[in-house]
Amino acid sequence: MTKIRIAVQKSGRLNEDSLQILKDCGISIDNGKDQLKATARNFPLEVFYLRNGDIPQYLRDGVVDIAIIGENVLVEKGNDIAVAEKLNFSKCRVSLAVPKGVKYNSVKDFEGKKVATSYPNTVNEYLKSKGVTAELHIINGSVEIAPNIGLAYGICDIVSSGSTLFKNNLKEVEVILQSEAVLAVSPTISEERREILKKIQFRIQSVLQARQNKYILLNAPNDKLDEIISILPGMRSPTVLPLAEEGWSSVHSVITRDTFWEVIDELKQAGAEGILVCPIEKMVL
Ligand SMILES: Nc1ncnc2c1ncn2[C@@H]1O[C@H](COP(=O)(O)OP(=O)(O)OP(=O)(O)O)[C@@H](O)[C@H]1O
Ligand SMILES: O=P(O)(O)OC[C@H]1O[C@H](OP(=O)(O)OP(=O)(O)O)[C@H](O)[C@@H]1O
Ligand SMILES: [Mg+2]
Repeated sequence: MTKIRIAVQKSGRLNEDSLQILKDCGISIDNGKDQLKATARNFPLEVFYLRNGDIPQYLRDGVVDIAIIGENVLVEKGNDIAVAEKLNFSKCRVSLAVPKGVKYNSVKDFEGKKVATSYPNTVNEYLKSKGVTAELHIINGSVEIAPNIGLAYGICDIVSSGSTLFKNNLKEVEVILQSEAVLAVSPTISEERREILKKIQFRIQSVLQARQNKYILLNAPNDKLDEIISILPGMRSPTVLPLAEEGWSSVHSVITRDTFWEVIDELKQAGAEGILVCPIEKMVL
């Protein structure tokens, strides 16, 4: 039977969430330690554990059909590779930063200066688009230390919470791009494997929808129902069922994870009681 081949980061920031999303899609993978390749037990899929930075080339060469990879790595090394889904984890940005003490006016300040980075193509493209020429000092890690040891004027690296910049006495001055984990597709994927990809995409979409929403149940006096329903949009509209007690109803709906505390406050104000909020496992729209 034909299997789709997926690349997942071997170890690092993407590994755990990548395997979790496959698991939430109902795909079981036997995960032996130090195993570089694994086969799913219940889905036509093989997993290859690779370095994030090597994945664009494997996709291009058709060694793997799909991959879970940081979008920033595709910008750097895989502009020719298509993204099938954004996965809503490992969110970060790629930014330029300079020492806190530097008086910074604009990106023109980088003209003729040295920039330390692991993302040379990204920096070059960005500076070129701004008409700035800088010298790049390419290093693979601990980029934030470069200005402090006199290696560079500024840096370009990944920023998330900003704490690495802070600890190294740097300030973020330009955001070049926003990134998150994505499902990327090889330009050479076969039609047969594209059909398997469609199934994975359908499952991923159901999992991501479910993660962003909560199921809410509450009791409401019937004379408050209109107001309560207006607070709860639901997938189509809320479900309303009579309670055994006369004059009361049970209302069921779906609310987004980001807003549910505000929605609960409004519901309580409007007279809702016995509010339950439950996770949703899968959500098919
Ligand atoms: N601090 C962070 N917060 C959120 N996401 C991040 C952060 N740092 C990196 N990422 C994202 O996770 C991806 C993997 O980062 P990680 O540091 O684990 O590996 P790497 O060194 O880029 O790759 P490799 O697997 O080739 O060693 C990055 O490409 C980026 O998309
Ligand atoms: O803004 P923050 O939340 O501090 O995150 C940013 C830091 O995270 C990443 O490093 P990582 O920890 O992945 O180390 P690495 O250089 O070994 O990949 C990145 O290269 C930054 O240094
Ligand atoms: Mg890193």
